[in-house]
Amino acid sequence: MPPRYYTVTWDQLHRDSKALAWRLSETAPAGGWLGIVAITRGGLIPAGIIARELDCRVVETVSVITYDEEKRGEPRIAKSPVAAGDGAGWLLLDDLVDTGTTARLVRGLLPHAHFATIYAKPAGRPVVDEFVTEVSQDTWILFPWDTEPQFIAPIARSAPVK
Ligand SMILES: O=P(O)(O)OC[C@H]1O[C@H](OP(=O)(O)OP(=O)(O)O)[C@H](O)[C@@H]1O
Ligand SMILES: O=c1[nH]c(=O)c2nc[nH]c2[nH]1
Ligand SMILES: [Mg+2]
Repeated sequence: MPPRYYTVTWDQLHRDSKALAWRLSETAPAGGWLGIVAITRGGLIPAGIIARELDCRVVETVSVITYDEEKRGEPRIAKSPVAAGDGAGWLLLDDLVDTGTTARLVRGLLPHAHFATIYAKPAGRPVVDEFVTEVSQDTWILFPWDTEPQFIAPIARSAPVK
């Protein structure tokens, strides 16, 4: 298990997704993106926010199953992005790139798509065209849909007093 966690709140995810949308509005081809391909499930919420910001009504999905909670397995395509052709003119979105396993598989399906993620770790960074925030490889990102607020003991009771 990675020793560090980076907790992302709904508010932060919304802000980071909008930051990516600003950049993507500048890199869009003339006439805008033909559509967005969301890598489900993690890419769905960023894709919804970015589709709204870019006024994009065409949203396709590709479903890749790589992880069972924090355990990585062989990536499996559960649904192909049939509407997106080879990806030319399309925006491909995921919540994060970690080892790059999922990203490399989807790049093979949509070699000409513009690939963007909200978060990136160093090993996956070269596989994407754009991202907003980098975290270290040994950090596990905790997304708001995987967490809920809970009681945390006061510092005085959880750390030894010096
Ligand atoms: O760069 P990688 O090492 O491949 O990891 C990144 C992928 O892992 C997670 O998906 P996951 O397989 O957990 O499925 P989910 O999106 O349905 O949660 C995440 O949403 C990325 O798609
Ligand atoms: O919720 C997640 N956080 C991560 O850091 C990660 N890396 C791969 N898959 C992941 N899922
Ligand atoms: Mg995913």
